[in-house]
Amino acid sequence: MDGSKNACLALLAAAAATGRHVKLDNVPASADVQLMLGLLQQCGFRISYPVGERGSLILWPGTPSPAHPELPHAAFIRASYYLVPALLSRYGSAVLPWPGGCLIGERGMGEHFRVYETFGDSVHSDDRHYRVTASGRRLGQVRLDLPFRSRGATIAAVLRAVVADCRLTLGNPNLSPETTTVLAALQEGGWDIHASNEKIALAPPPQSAGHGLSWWVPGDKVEAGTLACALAATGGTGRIEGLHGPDLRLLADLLNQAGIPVTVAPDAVTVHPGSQRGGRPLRAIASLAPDGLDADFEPALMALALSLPGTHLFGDSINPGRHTNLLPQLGRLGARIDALSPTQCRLTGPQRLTGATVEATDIRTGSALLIAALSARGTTTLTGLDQLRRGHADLPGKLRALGADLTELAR
Ligand SMILES: CC(=O)N[C@H]1[C@@H](OP(=O)(O)OP(=O)(O)OC[C@H]2O[C@@H](n3ccc(=O)[nH]c3=O)[C@H](O)[C@@H]2O)O[C@H](CO)[C@@H](O)[C@@H]1O
Ligand SMILES: C=C(OP(=O)(O)O)C(=O)O
Repeated sequence: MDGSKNACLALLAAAAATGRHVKLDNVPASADVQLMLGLLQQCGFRISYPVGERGSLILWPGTPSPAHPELPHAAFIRASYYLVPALLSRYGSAVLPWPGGCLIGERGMGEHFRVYETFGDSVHSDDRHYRVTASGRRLGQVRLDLPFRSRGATIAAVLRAVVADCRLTLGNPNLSPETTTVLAALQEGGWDIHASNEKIALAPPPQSAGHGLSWWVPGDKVEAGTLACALAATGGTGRIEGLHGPDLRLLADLLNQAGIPVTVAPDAVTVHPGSQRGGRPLRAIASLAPDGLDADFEPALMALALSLPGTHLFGDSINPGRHTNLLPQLGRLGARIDALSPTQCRLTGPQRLTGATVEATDIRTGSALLIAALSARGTTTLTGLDQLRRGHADLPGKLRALGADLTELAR
C-alpha cells in the first residue's frame, strides 16, 4: 500500500508551516503530491531525495523567493489551500487561485476564511484569486468553533496557529485520520495537543527554534478500501498491508454486515472467502460526523453493491456533484440506479454489467469504475486516467497484483 495522498498533502503543508527540516517517508508518487512539491519549491522550499530510500524526501525552508510567486498550478488541486499559513509566514500574505481538485460540486472556502479572520487576517477575493493578509499582531490565544467539521478548515486553523506560534482552542473539529496524522506529527515536534470530538487544544513548543523531524505518511485508507471492495465484488480473497488498520474499521464493518468476511489487523485488512448471501443491504451515507463514513469510500461501495443481493442506499451531500459524475458512468456499464435526489440513490443487486467505454471524471469515480469493470462481462475501457493518477501512485498495478486482467494502453 502506498501512502495516502490526502494525508501527505496536509503533512507537506504542515512541514512547511513548522519551518523545520522534515524527513517524510512513504510519500506516494501521485500527481497531486508532485504538484504540491513543485509549489513548495516555487516558494523557495528545498527538497532532497535520500538515495536508495523510495518514497522518502527531506523538506527544509531554504531561502524564500524574494517576492510571493505566482502559483497558477495551485488551481489544479484542492489541497493548495493548506499552503496559506506557510505563505503568510514567508511573505505576510498568501495569494492563491481558487483551489481545484475533483469537480464534485460546489466546494466552498468560507470556513477557511473565517479561520483566518479569527486570527486577525484580512481576506479578499475576486473571481480568480483569494488573498489572505496577516495582521502582524502578536497573538496569545485564538478560540473558535467550526460550524461543521470541515477537514480542510480544521487543518488550516491548526497550521495557522503553528505559524502564529500561539495557542488555539478549536471547537467542533474534524478528526479524520488525515487530521490526526497532522496533530501527531506536530506533537512529535513539541506542540502540546489535546484532541477530542469537542475540541482541539494546541499550545506551541516551549522554544520556537526546534529540531528536525521525521514523519511517516500513513497508508492510503481509500486505496485500501478500493482494493477491498474490488476483492469483494469479484469474490476474491486477499490481504492488503501497509495501512493503519483502524482507518478501515467502518468500511470493514459495512462489508461484514453485507456478508463479506473482512478482518482488520493493526496494519492490514484481509478479505476472506465467503458467500455474499445472507448479508444485510449496504447503507453508505457519507458524513463529517465523528465516526461517520468518509465520503471517499462511497463510490467504491456503490460499485461493490452492484454485485450484492439486496436494495442498497447511498448518499454524499458533502460532495454534491459526486453522484452527478458517477451515476451516468456506471449507467454506461448497464447499471440501473435510482437517483432519489441529487445526492442520494438506491440500487438493487446483483446486476449484470457489460463492458463499455467509461470516463474517470474524478478520482473516486475512476476507482469505482475499475471495480465495476472487474465484475462486468466483456472489456471495459477507462479514460481519464489522469484523474486516477492524481490520487494514486499506481492503482491499476495494485489491482493487477490481486489478479485483475488490466492493461494500461498509453501514458
Ligand atoms: C485534499 C482532501 O483531503 N480532500 C478531501 C476533503 O475535501 P474538502 O476540502 O472538500 O473537505 P472539507 O471537509 O474541508 O469540506 C467538506 C465540504 O464542506 C464545504 N466547505 C468546506 C470548507 C469551507 O471553508 N467551506 C465549505 O463550504 C465544501 O462544500 C466541501 O466540499 O474532504 C472531502 C470530504 O471528506 C474528501 O472527499 C476529499 O477527498
Ligand atoms: C476529492 C478528492 O480529492 P481533492 O479534495 O483533492 O479533490 C479525493 O481525494 O477523492
